[in-house]
Amino acid sequence: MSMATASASVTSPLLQKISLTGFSTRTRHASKLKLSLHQSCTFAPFSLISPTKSSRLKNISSLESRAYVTGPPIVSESDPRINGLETNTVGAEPPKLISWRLLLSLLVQHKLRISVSVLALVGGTTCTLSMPIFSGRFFEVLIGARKEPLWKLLSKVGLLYSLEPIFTVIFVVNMNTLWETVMSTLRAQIFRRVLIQKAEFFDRYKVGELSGLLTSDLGSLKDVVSENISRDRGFRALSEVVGTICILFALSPQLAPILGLLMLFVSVSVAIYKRSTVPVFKAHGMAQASMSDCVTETFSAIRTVRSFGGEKRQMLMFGSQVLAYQRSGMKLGTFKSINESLTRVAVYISLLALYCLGGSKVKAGELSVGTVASFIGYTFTLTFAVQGLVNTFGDLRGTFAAVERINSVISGAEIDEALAYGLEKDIQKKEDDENIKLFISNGAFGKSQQLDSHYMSALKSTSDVGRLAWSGGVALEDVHFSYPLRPDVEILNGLNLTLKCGTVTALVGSSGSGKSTIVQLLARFYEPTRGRITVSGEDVRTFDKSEWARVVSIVNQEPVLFSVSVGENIAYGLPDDTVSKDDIIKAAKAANAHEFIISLPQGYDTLVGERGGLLSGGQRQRIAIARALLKNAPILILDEATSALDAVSERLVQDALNHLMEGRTTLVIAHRLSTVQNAHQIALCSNGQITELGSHLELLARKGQYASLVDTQRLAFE
Ligand SMILES: Nc1ncnc2c1ncn2[C@@H]1O[C@H](COP(=O)(O)OP(=O)(O)OP(=O)(O)O)[C@@H](O)[C@H]1O
Repeated sequence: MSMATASASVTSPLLQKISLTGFSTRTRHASKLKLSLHQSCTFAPFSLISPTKSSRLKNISSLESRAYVTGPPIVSESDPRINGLETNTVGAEPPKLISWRLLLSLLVQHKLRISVSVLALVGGTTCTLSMPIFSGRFFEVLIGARKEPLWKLLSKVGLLYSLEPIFTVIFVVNMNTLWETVMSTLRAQIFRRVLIQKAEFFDRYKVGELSGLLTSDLGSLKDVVSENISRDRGFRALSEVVGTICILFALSPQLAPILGLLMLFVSVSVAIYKRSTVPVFKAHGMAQASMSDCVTETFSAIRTVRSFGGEKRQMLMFGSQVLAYQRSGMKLGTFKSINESLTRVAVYISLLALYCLGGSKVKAGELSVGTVASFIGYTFTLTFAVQGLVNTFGDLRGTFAAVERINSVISGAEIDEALAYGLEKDIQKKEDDENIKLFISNGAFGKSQQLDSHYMSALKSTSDVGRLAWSGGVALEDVHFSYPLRPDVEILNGLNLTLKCGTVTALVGSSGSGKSTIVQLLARFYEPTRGRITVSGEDVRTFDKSEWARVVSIVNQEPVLFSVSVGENIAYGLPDDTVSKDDIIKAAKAANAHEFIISLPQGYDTLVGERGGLLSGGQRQRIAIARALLKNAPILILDEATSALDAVSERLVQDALNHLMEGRTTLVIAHRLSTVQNAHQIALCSNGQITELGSHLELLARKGQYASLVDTQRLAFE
């Protein structure tokens, strides 16, 4: 499709949507993009636009829409999602990912477990709180103040003692199972949500921060239940505090207000003091962490330490960490003993008050000995339960902070919709897979995570992209691009380049000229801020990113392998399919990798270590090429693929690459110009544009920038 035809057509709602969501937060481009919208509108006479479309355009322009792509309408009807999105999200805070509503809706999916847990909690607490009453009766029977046979009383006590642990097990098991299930769903959904973020999200946050969200922050939410289902914590503590106070009032309305209040006051004060010492415990944990960091750093960099004779320095550093740990440990010991004593002080004060008040009432004949004995039991129950409750509330503060962290990182971040929809579609195909079920959005996560079938239907059919990529070239048309984190620096500025179908294009240029950026755009890690990329003339944004990923293979200078076996790494070329061992071997042979793989201790089953660290650079490279061969994608990008290798490895890898390039539309980036001379065309990237294009000889004859680059390298070589 020519640009002229494209410009004259009505802006596609889908592409409007893509640009709308893709750039909704970047007001810096507003004026530029508004102009583009204006252009697309002027090209499309309003008489041609249906009322729905014209109102949509109005809405979009009121939103400072960034519609910049013109082309034939891909969807002929209006897209309710686009309209809905406009009216619902303008100026509104993004909905929180983890909210009370979400937790509640996840919990209500387990009504039966909740009911059983509540009944078991009530049963267990009733048993616990009945025990002091029976202790009182026991004393009364012993001193003859009660006419109940001892065996009868003891059998009731025996029954209580048997039931309480049973109720506890039922409560703990049910609550634990229920919360683990909720947490797994939550964890999986958050993982998925992070996975579908735009590339700039991963530029913005460190890997450690993101893994912290899924491990320690979610762990803190998990602990709300798992750490609070034991006796003396959370739910049990709350029910015991409430129950004890009620019983105290029922047993002795005169004593209860004074004693109850006193016990509460003392226990709460002690508990609050103990909470205030939490930082001392944390500091000790941190001192331990720094000590272990020092050990890790020293031993992981042992060769560097040796080569600089840095042993003494490391010892000094470790010594200071050890002493800091020792000091914090001693401080912690003091606080621990104070805390322990204070708990006893709380019990002693309550008991003393009980003996004074209760004793005088017993003497005056206003209270039975049994009741005072029961009160002793309740003193212990209340003291420990109140402390547990205060601890639970203290922990909740940390949990709220953790949830807030997750929400602040994820809720406002823009998901990559073209990726999200493709993924959702793939997931739905595998609904029956147990591992995938966790990731399937259910009602609890709201519409935002559900497949929008209307949007999906607006994308091209899945078979198209492969056919187009095998039969036509890839073109970058007037591409402008700035990285989202550096919006003011335009890296590409009106770049045009066509990769002809089945041929090799080499991209050269000085460092920082934008070569890798072009790769990132071709891979669709980022989208152009203006202009478009096409395959066989079709805008690539009309394909979801899972489909696009299937037609593009990238082999980098530092290919990343996963810490699984060699065979599994090669099979990753087709992650969705079951790959036969024969196919893996065939790919490895074609990539010159088979020989070294079979010489490894476990052949294809040998683990490659973290990021492939147990293999050499050249071996990693050949496995990556085998992976790409297996993938069999029509578009191939080689980003400095051989520049880190020695001569022998380079030859082996280059042979493998030649094999891989056959018949594919290939873009090669290489610093060493000697490696790209045979390319069908060489493009020189400079100042964000292609300034020279032609074969090696043509460019040499032109005596331009390419020719001087070649001269510089020749001189350097000589
Ligand atoms: N993720 C990013 N965010 C912001 N700026 C970036 C990012 N990646 C690259 N850049 C900037 O974009 C410019 C072009 O970088 P690019 O990596 O595309 O150059 P290059 O031609 O591949 O360089 P080299 O040959 O040294 O690899 C550089 O100025 C770089 O600092």
